[in-house]
Amino acid sequence: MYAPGVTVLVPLKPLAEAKSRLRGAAAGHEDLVLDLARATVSAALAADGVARVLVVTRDPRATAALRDCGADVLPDEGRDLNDALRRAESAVTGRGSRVVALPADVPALRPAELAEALAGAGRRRAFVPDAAGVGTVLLVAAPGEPLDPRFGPGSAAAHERSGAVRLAGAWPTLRRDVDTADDLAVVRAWGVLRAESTA
Ligand SMILES: Nc1nc2c(ncn2[C@@H]2O[C@H](COP(=O)(O)OP(=O)(O)OP(=O)(O)O)[C@@H](O)[C@H]2O)c(=O)[nH]1
Ligand SMILES: C=C(OP(=O)(O)O)C(=O)O
Repeated sequence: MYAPGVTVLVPLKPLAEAKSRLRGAAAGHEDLVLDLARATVSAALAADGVARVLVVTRDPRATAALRDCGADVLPDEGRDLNDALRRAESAVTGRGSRVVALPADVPALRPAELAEALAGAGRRRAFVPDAAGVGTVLLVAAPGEPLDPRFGPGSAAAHERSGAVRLAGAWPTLRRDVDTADDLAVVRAWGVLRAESTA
């Protein structure tokens, strides 16, 4: 079992700005972004080994809705994604604590896959690439060590270059982040988000 007490940091841009590549894929863009985040947060909260989900956002509607899902919310004062994660990390870390970062766009996530990935990391700093092998869907800090996030274009390679261990599990629902209309079609075909904003 993964060490208890893991805090999952979930960064989320303001709903109107987030997921710009999905604009037009659903009638209500902000509703869609929020539904992706809700599903992601709910799955993370249900995973073994997760003590807390901390959403990092400055969006008031997302703050209220994700608190209702059971997440804590930290106001985002970062300059960019990695800066937001570093600030959140420094706000929560203390002796024995451990953080991981999960983007707010993995709505198909099965809690067991996240739990397996956390267990697979063991005590190492580790990451899980997205389905294409280019981006990153999970970054796990080593206990007591910095997360050192390198999210952005080509982040899988950047995380590997920075010494994080690439985790090799199949984890199809963890690896399926929703960046494009094609990704959205994949998760809808799996039965995710069907009755919500994507109709
Ligand atoms: N708090 C915070 N979250 C961010 C920031 N930039 C990106 N994110 C979130 O980080 C996650 C991964 O980012 P992307 O997959 O690139 O999502 P995005 O930037 O919303 O989408 P695109 O506009 O299509 O690139 C998403 O949950 C984003 O909302 C930021 O500056 N602050
Ligand atoms: C910011 C990232 O997200 P994506 O590549 O999915 O846009 C990343 O994977 O580092």
